[in-house]
Amino acid sequence: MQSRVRKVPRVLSIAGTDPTGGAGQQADLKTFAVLGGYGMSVVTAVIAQNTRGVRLVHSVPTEVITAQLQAVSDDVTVDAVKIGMLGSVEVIAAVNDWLQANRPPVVVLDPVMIATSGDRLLAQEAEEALRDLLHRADLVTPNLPELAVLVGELVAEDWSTALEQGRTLAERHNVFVLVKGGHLAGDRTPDALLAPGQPEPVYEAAGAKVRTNNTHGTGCSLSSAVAVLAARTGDWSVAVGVAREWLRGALTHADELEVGQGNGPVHHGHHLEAHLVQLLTDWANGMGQEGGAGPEKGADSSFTEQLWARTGDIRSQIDDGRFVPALGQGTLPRDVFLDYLSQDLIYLQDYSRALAQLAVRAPTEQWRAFFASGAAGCARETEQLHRTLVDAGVPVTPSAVTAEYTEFLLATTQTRDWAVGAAAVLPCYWLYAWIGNRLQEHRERMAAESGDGGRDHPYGAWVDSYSDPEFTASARRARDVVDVLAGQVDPEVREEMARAFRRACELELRFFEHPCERTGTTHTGTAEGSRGERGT
Ligand SMILES: Nc1ncnc2c1ncn2[C@@H]1O[C@H](COP(=O)(O)OP(=O)(O)OP(=O)(O)O)[C@@H](O)[C@H]1O
Ligand SMILES: Cc1ncc(COP(=O)(O)O)c(N)n1
Repeated sequence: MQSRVRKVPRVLSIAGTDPTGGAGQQADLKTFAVLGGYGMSVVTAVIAQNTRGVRLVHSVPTEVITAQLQAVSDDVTVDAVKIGMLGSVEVIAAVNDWLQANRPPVVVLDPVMIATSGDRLLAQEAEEALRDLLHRADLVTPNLPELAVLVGELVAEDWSTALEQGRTLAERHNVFVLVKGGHLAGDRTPDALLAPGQPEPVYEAAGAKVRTNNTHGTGCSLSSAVAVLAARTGDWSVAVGVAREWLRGALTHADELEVGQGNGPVHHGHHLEAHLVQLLTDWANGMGQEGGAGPEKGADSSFTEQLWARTGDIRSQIDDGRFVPALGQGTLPRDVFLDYLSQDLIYLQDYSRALAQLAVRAPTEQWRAFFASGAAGCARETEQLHRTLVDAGVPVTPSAVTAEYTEFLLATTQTRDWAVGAAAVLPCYWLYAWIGNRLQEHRERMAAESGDGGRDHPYGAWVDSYSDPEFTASARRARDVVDVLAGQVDPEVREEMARAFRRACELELRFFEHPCERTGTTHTGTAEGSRGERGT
């Protein structure tokens, strides 16, 4: 295998069809999708079949097959190809020609000859031509009858004979061979991956047979799984091991599908069930809807809820700190508040840049628009703040905390995985919405008690800004982005997202406390003009 790995490999299936969706193209495309690939397909034969058997085979003319292949490779870089049913000498020749000119880095050949139902899917006279195609493949995945045809021997009745035939095939054609023991009598299903030039299997496993009649398309699904996983990992043993595990789950859950009355299909998406349940639960709890539950509501099982739960200690310190409670009470000295605003001006300039970075690198148009509008909101806010601070004669030089926070945000949004950047900017939305809404509630309570309507609060404009429903909705959207991404990225990236979120929360705490710690800051002026937008 040439060493090109790709997170979402573009994988092509060249195969026949199954309108009941269990085998052929349909099984291949499902497998690519559920194992993280981008699936494409070139149809070699349209087959009227179901779980009970094959009724009719309509071979696609070779010029149409060649035109399909060309249409794909003229436009798309193919990272891996899985070849299934070819059917005839002419089709094999057409695919051979295409491979000669356009060979992708990963080529898996499932030498489909006879369906489980016993129907022929390869003309007998095409067997020789299929043997001649083997040298174009990296890996061939025959079942025992197919292996026997390819080496020209009787069908193996025991595992050691099967392995011997596999070795012969690997040496003769200089190709990896996945020997599959699914057709052996007994209660085990041994599989072995043989590499040319190596007498011992590079991977071998023999799990207990799953008790089910629903095994239609296992060969198609396994070879497709290995193709997509090999393109993703660059490692055949890993690809085969993971594909086998996944197929075991698909067989274990096959009976749940209740498709057809014969040998039914396997459950390709069985491993996504937990994620789907999560999505449905979140939605039912109002967490998947815009303008839905606020930060404190909803199930605690979504990713951002987990982040929130794990950073409760930081929010307690904000609550117990010198800045936010005094801001809410209106007792915060003005010079401290102005000092905070001067740092916020510097911070917002760079926060706007960080959001713009996310917009530039956004994977979807919607997210691009969201972060671009956030960046614009912050830029407007900095202009206004600037005027306020200049009028009040407040010096604007970054403190160590401000510099640390902005450097962290800029570096993260520029150089780390996009998802990590999105997690890093989230606390600035979410904590401010949380603080804004709580201070607003507090202010309303105080106003009701004193009967003055709360109009005299010196920092009322600040509280209004961050309790604004529009800003709360933006915070909600920023969370949704992070939750969607958390479901898509690798565990290591998810961990990095969690670390980035926590670090930003810690910096928010220090950012609030820092103006209270600075001594000798005796600015004068009013607290007016303190509205903040923070990316609305
Ligand atoms: N009942 C089962 N339990 C566990 N694994 C199975 C079972 N049946 C098949 N497999 C596995 O499925 C994969 C395909 O096996 P098999 O040898 O049946 O290939 P195949 O004949 O090409 O498949 P198909 O039935 O699609 O033609 C192998 O990894 C095999 O171990
Ligand atoms: C188009 C096509 N390709 C392959 C198979 C083999 O699958 P199975 O042996 O499980 O029927 C099939 N039935 N149809």
